[in-house]
Amino acid sequence: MRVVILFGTEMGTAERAAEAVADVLAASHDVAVYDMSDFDADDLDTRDFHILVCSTYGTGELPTGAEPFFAQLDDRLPDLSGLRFAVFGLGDIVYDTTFNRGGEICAEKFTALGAEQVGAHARHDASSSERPQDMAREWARALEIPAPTSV
Ligand SMILES: Cc1cc2nc3c(=O)[nH]c(=O)nc-3n(C[C@H](O)[C@H](O)[C@H](O)COP(=O)(O)O)c2cc1C
Repeated sequence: MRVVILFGTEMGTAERAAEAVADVLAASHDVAVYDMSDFDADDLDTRDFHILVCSTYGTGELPTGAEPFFAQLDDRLPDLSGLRFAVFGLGDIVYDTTFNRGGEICAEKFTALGAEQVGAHARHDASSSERPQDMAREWARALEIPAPTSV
């Protein structure tokens, strides 16, 4: 099954985490990594497994790089039934009530369009001593990519 990793970042941390996930999964899958700011919502293919790697900015908002992609989804409201996805979110616990909202917003928007979230929802904390790439690698190793659905 093709794995499409979409990252949303402001300062590049989510991109590094996305590359770490790709490194792990490339051993067993056909993997493609895209910046959400370069990805058109029309290119979502429900046959692919999607991994959304997204940080949080403002007061619990999506990073600037992710906004155009989600604005397209809000405008076009594609039917994502059958699309399965997993989320690796990034944030910082010092933001307390908005901790990791970016990844959660990604999950909420995809789910509202009919997609199904699978696996553990990861929430990296920039205040922790764990490097995002290391956590991302460990998370990817435990992720069970579903078998393709028959069409
Ligand atoms: C101005 C600013 C606002 C932020 N707001 C939040 C927030 O509301 N919630 C949160 O969990 N993290 C927040 N963060 C932390 C970032 O999401 C975190 O540092 C993340 O690792 C950055 O990833 P990136 O480099 O891919 O953008 C904020 C960081 C900055 C600099």
